[in-house]
Amino acid sequence: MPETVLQLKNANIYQAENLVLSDVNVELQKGDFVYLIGKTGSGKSSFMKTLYGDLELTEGEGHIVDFNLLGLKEKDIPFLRRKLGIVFQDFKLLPDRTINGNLEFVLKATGWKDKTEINERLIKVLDKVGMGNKGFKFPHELSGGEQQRVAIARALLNEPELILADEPTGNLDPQTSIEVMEVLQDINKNGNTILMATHDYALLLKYPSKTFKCDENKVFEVVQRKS
Ligand SMILES: Nc1ncnc2c1ncn2[C@@H]1O[C@H](COP(=O)(O)OP(=O)(O)OP(=O)(O)O)[C@@H](O)[C@H]1O
Repeated sequence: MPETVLQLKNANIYQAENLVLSDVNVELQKGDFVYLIGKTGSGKSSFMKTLYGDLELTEGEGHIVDFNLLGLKEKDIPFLRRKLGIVFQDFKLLPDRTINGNLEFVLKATGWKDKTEINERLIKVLDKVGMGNKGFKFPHELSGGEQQRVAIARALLNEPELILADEPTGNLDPQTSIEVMEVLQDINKNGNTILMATHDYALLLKYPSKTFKCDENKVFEVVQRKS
């Protein structure tokens, strides 16, 4: 039985009073790798922000993991985010502590207490992204691609039901983008569900997958033609 992790039905997405996307109908199943594409300003980030509770959904229906986005309360947002792994274009690592320190910070903030368990989890997620030997480094000592790998490791810490990646390769050169994409592909093959917003069409061609496009205030599925 497919398990739905995200469902938007007739959803309208606003930025202030402006309708950015109207009548959005999107569904993701567990294990999917789905792209969200579209030109600058077409609404990709607004779509993603709605999913992690940064923009309020006020019209239509929206369910993500086991949360109802319609009428989501401020106090429930941290609990929703614990079930999501969020990866941003600019990595958002804390500059004043090491990679291990960054990951430990998230675990402690989400209730982990046992030192041994924390250390085991850090090693496990860093290994998954090929950064097992870099935990002692500070973010500024890593390349952009390495920092993004760490950000992906951080997203994996609490075994998220869905990973939301908003332009994860946006700050990376083409070769590094491919390396980061390989990491995302690997974790998807290991069962993680991923929704990735991107405007990098080269990646779409190299790693074809189900794709939704934002255009003229609408979101629709596009079918990639094999050339
Ligand atoms: N805080 C805001 N207040 C009002 N309007 C906003 C705000 N943020 C974005 N918008 C508008 O909403 C529309 C969609 O923006 P959004 O950032 O979602 O697009 P995007 O597809 O993610 O673009 P990009 O690829 O440049 O990040 C744009 O017209 C933008 O000007």
